[in-house]
Formats: sequence, structure tokens, C-alpha cells
Amino acid sequence: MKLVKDILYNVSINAVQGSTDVLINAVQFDSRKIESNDLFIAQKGLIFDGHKFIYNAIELGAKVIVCEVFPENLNKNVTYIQVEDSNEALAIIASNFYDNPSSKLKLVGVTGTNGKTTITTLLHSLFQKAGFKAGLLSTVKILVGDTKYEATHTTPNSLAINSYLYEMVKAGVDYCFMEVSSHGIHQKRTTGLQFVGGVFTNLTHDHLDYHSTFKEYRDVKKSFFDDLPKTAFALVNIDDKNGEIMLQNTKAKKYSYALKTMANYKAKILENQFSGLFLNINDQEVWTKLIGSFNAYNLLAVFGVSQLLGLKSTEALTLISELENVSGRFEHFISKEGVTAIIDYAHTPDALKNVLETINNIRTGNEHVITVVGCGGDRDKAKRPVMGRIASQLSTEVIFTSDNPRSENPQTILDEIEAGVEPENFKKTLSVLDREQAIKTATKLAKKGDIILIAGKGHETYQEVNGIRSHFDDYEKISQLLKAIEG
Ligand SMILES: CC(=O)N[C@H]1[C@@H](OP(=O)(O)OP(=O)(O)OC[C@H]2O[C@@H](n3ccc(=O)[nH]c3=O)[C@H](O)[C@@H]2O)O[C@H](CO)[C@@H](O)[C@@H]1O[C@H](C)C(=O)N[C@@H](C)C(=O)N[C@H](CCC(=O)O)C(=O)O
Ligand SMILES: Nc1ncnc2c1ncn2[C@@H]1O[C@H](COP(=O)(O)OP(=O)(O)OP(=O)(O)O)[C@@H](O)[C@H]1O
Ligand SMILES: N[C@H](CCC[C@H](N)C(=O)O)C(=O)O
Ligand SMILES: [Mg+2]
Repeated sequence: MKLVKDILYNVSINAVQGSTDVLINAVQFDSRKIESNDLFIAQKGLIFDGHKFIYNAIELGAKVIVCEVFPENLNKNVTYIQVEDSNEALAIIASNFYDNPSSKLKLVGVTGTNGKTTITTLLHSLFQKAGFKAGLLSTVKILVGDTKYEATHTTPNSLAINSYLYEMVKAGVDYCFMEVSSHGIHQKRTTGLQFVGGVFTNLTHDHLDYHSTFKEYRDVKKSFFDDLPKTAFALVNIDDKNGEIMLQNTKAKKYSYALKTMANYKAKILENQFSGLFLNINDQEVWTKLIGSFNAYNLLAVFGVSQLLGLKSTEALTLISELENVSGRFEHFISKEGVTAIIDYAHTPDALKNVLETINNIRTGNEHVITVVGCGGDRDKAKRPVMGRIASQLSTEVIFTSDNPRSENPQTILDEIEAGVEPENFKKTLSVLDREQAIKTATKLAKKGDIILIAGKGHETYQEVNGIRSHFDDYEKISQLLKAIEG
């Protein structure tokens, strides 16, 4: 139970109707979850306007309503608080409700188009190995001490973030590593959090359905760095052409990492093989199990953060050499028949290009690279032809297939992917609507030595069609099928 007046600190309030000396049980932004004596915050969403549910919330027992516009008829037993921005109010109220947990541990946010899950997961594991208690908020999973929760978003809503951080504080967590998505920043899910540092990975084509232009997408990412305090660090990939921009208006201390230019944290790839990367990081050599030059960037970011948080460089490098691949990111195995299967979450043009270039660079002979890939429904349509073109340019054979069509017609998505294939590459491609059949086709095409890349779903264990998620796991499927070939 909390007194309303105690959780309004720092909220931009325009008007109050009723008493703020009211005790509330919980904060909710979904009217369907309201119980008696709760506080309901009405948010304007993309589908609904939460203000329409104020009466329902009161019927279910809400005693306090936070909204941008007062409803026409006010109930005298209810307190109404009019705020400038409901999303921001939710984030600040959530933080106050949970006693500002982000200030009680060291919170590091990682943003950028690709690499967030990899970097946060590696940092979590490195700090655990170094003897600290660490927390993780990522696309794949949420870890609060020893308890694991399922992740629904890359960056959860602000109420969930603060509740997880509160649990972490209770569990004695020292460091929390979290992914900060552009949707998260834009919807103010991270507002009011006290970060000790922020990391920028890279910025390439994604989410241009949500952010109408690339500049808008970039400026949303930049605003995360603009809002860091001067005590925090801002660590950016300076090889990325937007790295410098992220630092333009930040008050935080500026640091950089790079493979190609001068930087505070600098790496050189000495060897890049299927068995891993051999790197020189700030003049010290280290072997890692991770594969591909994009992972050299990820590992460098991990090293940089470890240094900025005070680990000794030799200890950090030793621990880096022990880090395991992140689930669904370049996960691979070789079947008895000698076919290599790679499962990777590449769902953007840049990620797909990086993964295929990595495969092409480290394959030893004329083995075929057979790619199975699709694009999500209800997501950025502009990336579909680009991914179709990249897959067909960099593979020997490509099978386009479904990847969470959601509410869209799966065939239309495939047509849009195929539209990007250049005429000379068309004969290499095939479209198989059903993902299981597509993977089966790849295994039939593959001969000893060949490489099958299954891209786009990584760790996901479902296929979403028209709001229904059915179990589907690329790793499980390909390992069953390749075993069938062995048998
Ligand atoms: C596009 C987007 O980000 N949508 C998010 C947004 O939903 P929305 O704006 O559509 O909300 P809405 O359904 O219109 O509802 C508006 C308000 O009315 C309330 N409501 C609604 C119905 C009702 O009966 N009662 C009620 O009170 C809702 O609780 C909400 O407060 O706010 C919701 C609540 O926080 C989120 O769950 C939802 O994420 C959807 C499911 C989603 O798919 N988001 C993806 C695109 C996303 O956020 N992705 C990013 C990046 C992914 C990456 O890593 O690349 C992520 O961080 O995961
Ligand atoms: N530093 C990087 N640069 C470019 N591509 C990368 C990088 N790291 C990983 N990738 C590619 O992007 C895919 C997604 O990586 P990861 O899950 O770490 O990114 P993310 O930023 O968390 O993505 P999401 O936005 O879905 O949360 C990987 O499977 C790999 O193909
Ligand atoms: N976080 C990303 C993941 C995309 C993964 C891909 N499998 C898809 O469903 O489009 C998104 O929600 O856009
Ligand atoms: Mg992620």
C-alpha cells in the first residue's frame, strides 16, 4: 500500500480533483487488471485510447485515475490527476511506487539495431562469473538473481521494468544489464530510470513502419544518450556512422569502441573461424568461442563496459574467453552426415548480410550455403525486398518461408521478399510457405559439407499466425530432420 501523494514526486501534473491522501494497492495501465483500491493510468495507445476505459476501471474498484484529459462525469469517491503525458507519468509513478529501484543497483542500457541481446547476455554472464550478482532484461529472457521470467518484449513496459528491478534489489543484485529498444524509448518505458551507463551498437534499417523515417529512428536512439546524467558513461561503436551523433548532446562521459578507427577500446581480428574468434583487444590477445566479425564488436563493447564498471582488464579478458554463444545467435552443429546447421536471429537486412558474409568468409571450400529465411508480418515492410536481395546474393540456394505472419497474408509477404531478388539470382530461390516444409527442403538439398542457415527466429519457440502462437523451434526442427538423414 502506498499513499498517492508519495508516488507523484517528479510527475508533471496539470490538475488534481479529489484527495491525494489516498492509499492505493497497485498501479495499473490495463483496465482489465484493475482490482479494488488500484490506481489506473489511461494511456493513448496505437489501437485503443485508455481514457475510454476509465469508467470500467472505476467499476472494478480503481480509486485513483491518472489521465491526460478528465472524463466528462467525475465520481466524487475517486481522485483524478491530470498529467501532461501519461506514458511519462506511468514511468515515474512506477519508479516511485517501487522505491526507485534503478538507483539502488548499477543499471546499464544497451541500444542499437543489432547486438543488444548478445551484449547484455554476455555482460550478465561475465559479471556473474566475476562473482557479482547480476540481472538481465532481454528479448530472450529476464533474469532476477536465480529466478527466470519469460520476456514478452525487448524492453518491457515501465511498470514491469520497475517491478523486476525492485525484485533484483531485494535479491541483492549489483548490476543489471538491459536492452533499450527504440519502441521502449519512444513510448517512455525507460523514462526516469537511473542508468550508470549506455551503450550504442549500430544503426541500420529496421522498424521504419513505426518510426516514419530513418532520421526519426536515429533521433529516438539519440534521445536515450541525451538523457543520461553526467555521472554516467556513454560508450559507442565509433565505426558506425551514427556513433558520433549519439554523443553529440550527451552530458555523460564519452567513450568509444572500434575495429577500424581510433577508440578507447580497440580490437583487431587475428583469426575468424568456425571454432571462434582470436582477437587483439587493447594490445592483449584473447580466444573466444563467438563467431563472426560482428561478434568482435559485441565482445569489444562487453570489454569496454567491464572496464568502465571497474573490472581489471586481465580478469575481463580471461572471463571473455570463457563466454558461451547466446541462444539463437549463430547457434550451430554439424550432423553425422557432415552438414552444418546454423540457427540465427538475423531479422534485419544488416544482420542477415553480416551472418551470410561471416559464413562465406569462414567456409573452406565450395560448399553450398542454403538459406531459409522469411520476414515478420505487421512489421517494417520495406526490409522485405532488401532481405530477399541479400539472401539471394550471398547464398547458393535460398528458400523463402514464413516467419510470424501475424495478421498478414503469408503469401503476400513472400511475394514482397521475392520482389527484391535480382533476375540473375532468381533461379537460386524457392518459396515454401510452410516453415517446416521449407526446412525439410533445405535438408534434402544439402550434401556433405554444405551449410544450412535458418535465419530470423533464433531462440523463438513459436510461429504466430492471426494472433495464435503455435509451437515452432528452428533448432528443434533442424536437429530432428538432420538426425533423420543420419538414420
Ligand atoms: C507498437 C507497440 O509497441 N505497441 C505497444 C503498446 O500497445 P498499443 O499502443 O497498441 O496499446 P493499445 O492496445 O492501443 O492500448 C492502449 C492503452 O489502453 C489500455 N487498455 C486497452 C484495452 C482495454 O480493455 N483496457 C485498457 O486499459 C492498454 O493497457 C494501453 O495502456 O503498448 C502495449 C502496452 O505496453 C505494448 O504491449 C504494445 O506492444 C506490442 C504488443 C508490440 O508488439 N510491440 C513491439 C512492436 C515492440 O514493442 N517491440 C520492441 C522492439 C523489438 C526489437 O527488439 O526490435 C520491444 O521493445 O519489444
Ligand atoms: N553487433 C552486431 N552488428 C550487426 N549484426 C549483429 C550484431 N550482433 C548480432 N548481430 C546479428 O543480429 C542478430 C540479432 O542479434 P541480437 O539478438 O543480439 O540483437 P538485438 O539488438 O537484441 O535484436 P532485437 O532488436 O530483436 O532485440 C544476430 O542473430 C546476428 O545475426
Ligand atoms: N523484436 C523484433 C523481432 C523480430 C523477429 C522476427 N522473427 C519477427 O517475428 O518479425 C520485432 O518484434 O520486430
Ligand atoms: Mg534483443
